[in-house]
Amino acid sequence: MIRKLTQGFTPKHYLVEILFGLTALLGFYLIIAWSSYSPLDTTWSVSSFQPEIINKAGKFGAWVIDLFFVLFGYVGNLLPFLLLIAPIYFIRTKRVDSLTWTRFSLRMFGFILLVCGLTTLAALTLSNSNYHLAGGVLGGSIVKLVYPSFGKFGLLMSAVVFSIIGFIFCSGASLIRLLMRFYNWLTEKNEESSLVQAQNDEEILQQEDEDIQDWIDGDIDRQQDLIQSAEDLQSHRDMITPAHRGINIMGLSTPSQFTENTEDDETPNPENFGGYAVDEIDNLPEVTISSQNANIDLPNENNFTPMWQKQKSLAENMPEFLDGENTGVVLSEEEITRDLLTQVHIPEVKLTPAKLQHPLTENSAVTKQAAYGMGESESFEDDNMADLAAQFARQEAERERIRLEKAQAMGLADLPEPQVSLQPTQPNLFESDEEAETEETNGLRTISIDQAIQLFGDHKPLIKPTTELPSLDLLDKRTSHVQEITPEEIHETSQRIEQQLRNFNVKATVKDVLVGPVVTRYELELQPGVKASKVTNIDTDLARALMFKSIRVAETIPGKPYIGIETPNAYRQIVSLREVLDSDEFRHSKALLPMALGKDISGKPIIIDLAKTPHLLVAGSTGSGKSVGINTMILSLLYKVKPEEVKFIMIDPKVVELSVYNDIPHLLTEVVTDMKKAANALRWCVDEMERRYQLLAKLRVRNIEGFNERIDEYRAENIAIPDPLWKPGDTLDSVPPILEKLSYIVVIVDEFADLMMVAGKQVEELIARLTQKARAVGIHVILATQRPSVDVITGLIKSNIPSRIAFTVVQRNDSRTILDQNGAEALLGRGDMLYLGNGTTDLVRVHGAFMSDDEVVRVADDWRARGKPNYISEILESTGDDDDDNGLSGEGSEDLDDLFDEVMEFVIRTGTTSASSIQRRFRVGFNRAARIMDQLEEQGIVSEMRNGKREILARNPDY
Ligand SMILES: Nc1ncnc2c1ncn2[C@@H]1O[C@H](COP(=O)(O)OP(=O)(O)OP(=O)(O)O)[C@@H](O)[C@H]1O
Repeated sequence: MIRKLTQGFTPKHYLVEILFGLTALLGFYLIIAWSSYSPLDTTWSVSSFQPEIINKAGKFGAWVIDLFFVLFGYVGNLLPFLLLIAPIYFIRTKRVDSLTWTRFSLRMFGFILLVCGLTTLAALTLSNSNYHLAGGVLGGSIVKLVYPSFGKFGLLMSAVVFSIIGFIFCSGASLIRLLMRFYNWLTEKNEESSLVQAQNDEEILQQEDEDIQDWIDGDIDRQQDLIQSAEDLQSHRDMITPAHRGINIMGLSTPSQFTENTEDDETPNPENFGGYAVDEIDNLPEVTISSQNANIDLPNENNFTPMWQKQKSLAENMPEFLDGENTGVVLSEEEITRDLLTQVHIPEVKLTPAKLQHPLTENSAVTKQAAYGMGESESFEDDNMADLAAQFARQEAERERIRLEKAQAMGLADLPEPQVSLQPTQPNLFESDEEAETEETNGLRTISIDQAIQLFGDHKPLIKPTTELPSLDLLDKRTSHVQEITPEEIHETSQRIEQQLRNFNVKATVKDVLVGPVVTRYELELQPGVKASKVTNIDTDLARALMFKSIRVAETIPGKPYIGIETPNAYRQIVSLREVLDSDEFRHSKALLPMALGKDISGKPIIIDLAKTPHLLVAGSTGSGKSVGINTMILSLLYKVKPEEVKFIMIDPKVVELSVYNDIPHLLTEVVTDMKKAANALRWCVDEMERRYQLLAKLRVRNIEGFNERIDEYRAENIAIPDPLWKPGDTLDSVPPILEKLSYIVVIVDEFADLMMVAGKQVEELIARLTQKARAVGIHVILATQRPSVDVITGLIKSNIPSRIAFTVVQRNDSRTILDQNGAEALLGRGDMLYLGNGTTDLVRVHGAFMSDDEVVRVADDWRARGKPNYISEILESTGDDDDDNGLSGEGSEDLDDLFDEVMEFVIRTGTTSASSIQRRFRVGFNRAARIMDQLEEQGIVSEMRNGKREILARNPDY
């Protein structure tokens, strides 16, 4: 017998059993680790700042369980149990004996198949959390690999099939046999339970019959009663429904019912009901109610049981509603009756909207109380309201005082209170009849707009400043908060970024972190062979996984072999214009036309030179901060460059954006709001460009800087150069005017799309000509648009404007239209921009400087106080080049300019034949003047050009 038992126990057998036993032990250990798993422990995928390990199975257990979760997602939960159960099963069923390498491999293969199938199913069907994939790295990778070829349905089917095949292989069970067993088990269970039920019913009925029989046999006198009992019993059994039992359980059966029952002699004693005992209800204690209406007459004191007495248990359960001492409220009997009838008393709580909630204390108890208008919070709120009211009253009084002072200064003493009144009974305050009349007509005090602006606006009388350029005091100081990001937070985010990238199959390590005013940049080193574009392609998934509004991936960081992942800071600093203009970078800038943009992500001021840019395209969706950006650029120039050095032509279809600059001495013409005139202004710029080129050619210099230097040199030698383009007759003077230095001209178009809409092709050509050639003669163009589409920013325009600024845009396409690369769609708005410099493909992320409208007005006022502009009216005049308004009209004169007759008369009368004199006399552009001269030549009025001169051939104006 002993021999037989030990027959099969070979060393191999022992070894396998020991191995299986150890595996089961490991499984048990891992179940402990699994049950005490904490995401706060430092494990394979988590680096926690917490030094102690929470897991009951220690660091190793936590580590292995975490590995399971990362690799297999939810399926990882099963593994510890499998490790325990499978070896035990094998040992117990003695399958160890028949285990060969082939079988073992087959089972392992089946197991792997099963895990692959299950993880794929989990990845497809369960929702992925932010920290790990539902199907783990395994499921995620399978889905990523196979999804493109099979699609969701195919993958789902395959996963199910693989799971089933895997299960059959690894368990060695036949699926059909399993299903059959399951079916049998189900049906057997049902049959068993119905059999048992039937048996029970039968026994109960038998017992009842026996009882009744006993009663019949035992006492003949009580026979009638027993029969009655049996009937009652039957009806009572029918009556005892779950609903009835429910009432009894709750102890809410009405006492009155029992009162009636006890009075009724014929009712059998409940104890006689055998197995159907009914809950006994205790006698109800008297409830004393302090009531204002204690002496209320009850309908019938004898047979009427008051409702509050009937509801004993309810009354006991809710003493606070009955006890006047507790609640401080004395309820009348009627009120109590009403309350009890409704059974549930809902205290009335009035919700008062929480005013003045401090955002930082939003969750604090005080605020919560304030939200309900209760307790301390009321006084808290009241105090705040009182403070605010007092503050408001003080401000109003101060405003009123200033207003009256201004009114007195303007001779409008005794200004009535209020200005706009519903009662038309104002005293006559106006001295002149005219003013009085105005007042009578509408009952309101009428003053001019200028007076109104002066009275209510923030305008002070313009006093000429003593400084050469505006003072920085005109700009508000804004205190910038220091970023409160702890090293732990940075460390934690770095870990999360690395982990999430690993989930997307990108291995990278954070090497450097840069905390800026608005974003933080994590600089990562990619594993060799990994393309940066791989990270760019998953930026939105990464942002979602990392729970950031958006992230931007900088594929290159100049001077570093890393990529950058820029994440928004929890608190966003505002970059004030004053601090940027106050920086050394701006103060000591050598740029000819320095323009501050803001700060880069490391907080360094970014200053660009428009003279080198040389033109700029600014685009971004509405509300992204373009107008503030344009104002920043203009104010930078106004802080650095005098009107002699730079002149502006501002085109503002939105009317309100740039009109604040009207009348500053830098303007060549008032801010253009009419788009037809804007096209004329562009045409004037082209003519001016041509004129300047002629000048440069005459002085044999290549650009405006050379020209101005030459003038300076001549000045230093006390030499004056006469205008080489001047012809006798151009001016009333007999000698040519002295050449002056040329000022730079900056053309700013705030909404370029509107201009394109009015005169698309022409404007496009004019812009193209300017941007191609105007740089050398000091004319620079800044185009802004909120419509970054290809019909506005055309290829022709783009190819000539290499410097671009993109504010946030809605979609990637827009970003590509502006910058020729992605990125602007991931910006955060409110002045967050990407700057693409001339001749580079590297984008610089800049957080735009901010200034309020008031600050802009103050700087513009400062310049208005310094001098008046010298507007050139011909800038806005039509040259007749427009297709729809080309100035050609009249029968037989299709080819002649509108001004032909006048020019002919002028030429014959004065003997002047130079185009520039016609330009000046008739305030037309150079092109138009030259064309009229050509027409005069064609008509035989002047000769062709000989040695730069024309002769007058006809002296008769009627010719
Ligand atoms: N640099 C900045 N810093 C902070 N906030 C800013 C900044 N720039 C703009 N903003 C905020 O964004 C708002 C919108 O800016 P802005 O009016 O310049 O946008 P826009 O692109 O010109 O819009 P639209 O095209 O509709 O005129 C501003 O009122 C301001 O509150």
